[in-house]
Amino acid sequence: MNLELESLGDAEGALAVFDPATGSEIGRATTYSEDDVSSIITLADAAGQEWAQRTAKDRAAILSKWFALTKQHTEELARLVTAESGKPMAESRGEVAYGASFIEWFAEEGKRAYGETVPTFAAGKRVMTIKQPVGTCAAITPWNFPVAMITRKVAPALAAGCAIVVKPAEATPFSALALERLAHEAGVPRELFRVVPTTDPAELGTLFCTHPRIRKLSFTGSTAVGKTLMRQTSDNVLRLSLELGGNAPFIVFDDADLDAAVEGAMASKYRNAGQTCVCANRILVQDGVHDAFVEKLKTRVEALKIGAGCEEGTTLGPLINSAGRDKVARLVDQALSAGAKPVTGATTSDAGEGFYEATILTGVTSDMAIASEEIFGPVAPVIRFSTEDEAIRIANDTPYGLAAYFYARDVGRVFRVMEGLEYGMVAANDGILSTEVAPFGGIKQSGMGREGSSHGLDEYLELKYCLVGGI
Ligand SMILES: NC(=O)C1=CN([C@@H]2O[C@H](COP(=O)(O)OP(=O)(O)OC[C@H]3O[C@@H](n4cnc5c(N)ncnc54)[C@H](OP(=O)(O)O)[C@@H]3O)[C@@H](O)[C@H]2O)C=CC1
Ligand SMILES: O=C(O)CCCC(=O)O
Repeated sequence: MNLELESLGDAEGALAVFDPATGSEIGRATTYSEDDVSSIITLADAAGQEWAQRTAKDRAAILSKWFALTKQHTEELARLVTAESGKPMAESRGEVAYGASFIEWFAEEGKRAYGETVPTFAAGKRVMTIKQPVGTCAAITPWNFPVAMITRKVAPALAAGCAIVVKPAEATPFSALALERLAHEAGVPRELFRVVPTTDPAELGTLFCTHPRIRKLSFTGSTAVGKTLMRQTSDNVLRLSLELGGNAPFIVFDDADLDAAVEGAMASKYRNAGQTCVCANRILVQDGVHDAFVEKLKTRVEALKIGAGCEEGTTLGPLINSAGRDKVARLVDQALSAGAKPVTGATTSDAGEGFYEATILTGVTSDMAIASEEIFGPVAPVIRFSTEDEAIRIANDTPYGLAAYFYARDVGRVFRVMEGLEYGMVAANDGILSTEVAPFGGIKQSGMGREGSSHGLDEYLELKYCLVGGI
């Protein structure tokens, strides 16, 4: 199976794709017009009717083949991810494994879409529930996880018995096209799962929300676009999953294991150069350990090796593009003008156009833009606090509610803080919480719905109440 970029691309294609490390064009992808995609949705819907009739076991067998092929082609997929998203090869390989894990999980979970029998409310009547596929789905995915954000939506849709059409991010269509090719090779019917790159995301977004055959939309990306889609889906009352922006607090209490907290902060903050919605966005450190934590973090941050993702040993890649880098530079410069202090970094990097140095700022306060906007870059803004109540108040003082992290050893505190944080996901004494077995998702303006776990399958199923009377 050829997954080389040249075989996925199209020299005449309208969508130019760039290497974030150099800014140079790496290929072009074919794009699809509104009319093309409208026909693709109609064909997908027809294929979905047939797919839904198959047994869950048949569907699982095909998904398992897709999983095996994805694992088998890890290296080619990882090269594509690095080429178009810029992330270091080690992280790209990790992403392929993470992405594949959703295919494996949902291949198995699809077989367990159980209904219930309910003790009846009246003699002569029986009450049951069954779960059925929601119908034809559309998905819109971001560039920061060009493999995993596709499989996290497509695998449960297919496992549940649905067809799905995906619009990948403009920056990263090739990873998506490679996954589509592998799925078709595994036996997923061609019309059932299609990837449709475009240079006009608003046009396809509107089509997905209004096409009469689409029953569900799943979106991962910015809160602003999520809100637009939410408005647009209201006319057809679509089922909606939204995984939007975050403003994750990472709290280090006086009783924390400091080395473990530094380890967690590195993983949570600098993964994918800080470009994930669950990256620590604010580091809150209690008075008693503030200076020691910052010193230890500085040592680790200064050991990061900045460079192109394809270079051996790189641990910090470029930002997705110069707009991403400029946003980070603006937030840091504003914070410095408002009184924050640079501990390390705080400047663009001479590694190339899209690079920003790994940065730590101290003296950050909640009123600074860097503490309220999603940074999406390798910058750790440190906010100092005194009491547990103050930490929880600062942490919750945001319209977002995706992920939160804290380090503490007092067991009472662990429970108090875990329960007090208004977030969809909270990790105590760990800096990474992403896994296919747990429900990933947010509350407040971070979105709705869950991905991964059995809850992720339910997003693609309707629960039907069945009453049988006259018994
Ligand atoms: N929750 C998350 O995982 C993510 C959060 N973000 C946040 O959003 C910020 C901006 O990143 P950005 O890539 O611009 O995020 P967007 O929300 O713009 O992009 C996510 C996806 O939505 C598509 N899209 C853009 N506009 C529309 C529209 N009007 N209707 C339908 N789909 C649309 C994009 O297409 P196209 O690529 O063609 O523009 C892409 O496929 C980041 O700095 C970060 O703060 C970004 C990415 C992921
Ligand atoms: O929304 C994102 O930023 C991608 C998900 C990251 C993850 O699954 O850990």
